[in-house]
Amino acid sequence: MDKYQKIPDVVIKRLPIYLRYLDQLSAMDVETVSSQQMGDDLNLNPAQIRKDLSIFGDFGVKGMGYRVSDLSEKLRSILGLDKEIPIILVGVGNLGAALCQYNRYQSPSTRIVSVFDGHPSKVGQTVGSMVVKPMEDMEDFVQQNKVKMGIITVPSQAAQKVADQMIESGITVILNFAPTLIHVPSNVKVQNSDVTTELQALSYYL
Ligand SMILES: NC(=O)c1ccc[n+]([C@@H]2O[C@H](COP(=O)([O-])OP(=O)(O)OC[C@H]3O[C@@H](n4cnc5c(N)ncnc54)[C@H](O)[C@@H]3O)[C@@H](O)[C@H]2O)c1
Repeated sequence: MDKYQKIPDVVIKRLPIYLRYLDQLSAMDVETVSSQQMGDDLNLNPAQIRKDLSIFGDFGVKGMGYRVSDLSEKLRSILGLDKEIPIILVGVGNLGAALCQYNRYQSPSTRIVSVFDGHPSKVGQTVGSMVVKPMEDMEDFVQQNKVKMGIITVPSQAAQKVADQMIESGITVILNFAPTLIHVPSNVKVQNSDVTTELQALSYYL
């Protein structure tokens, strides 16, 4: 995986989009697809798609395009989705609970396996198929289950503390839904998901 580590984030972010599209094609029994067709359907530049995919090897067949099954298998392997990735979530409020319930329909490779909350009234409740655990149990759970990915769905003012606790436990990749910047060491990757800033950016097009 080392050789992929210098790939720009923007390229990495497009790979799951390609993968979801290929899964849709596969469900329709489509066997091959050209970069032109991919570009039309995904509203992306075909040359950009070819360039993105060529970073990982040459899987296009001249005059035929890409084999859907080969390309999706390759993308799954590049993204590490060919194995199960256990995820923990901290903050089982409105958003946290919704994500847990949605997660049941997600691919088995990225699955929330345990949820934690700091409020006694939440501990012991069931969300999806999981029982909410107290924060004190997080570190042992993360270490015993070799969990590396965590989701933060606590209020902004608690996000940094929760991130620190996650990192201390062994988490190295964080998806942060709290609308605040969290500071992490250089070996930890954070992705922020902020609906408000997305809406603000979209308002430009009105
Ligand atoms: N609700 C939304 O639609 C939405 C959308 C986008 C982003 N967000 C953001 O997601 C976060 C959660 O939103 P929400 O509406 O679910 O909030 P919420 O108040 O319903 O839930 C927050 C949960 O975090 C827990 N918590 C608080 N401090 C904690 C700590 N130190 N350790 C562990 N658990 C702690 C609380 O007990 C609670 O269960 C917020 O930062 C919010 O801004 C929410």
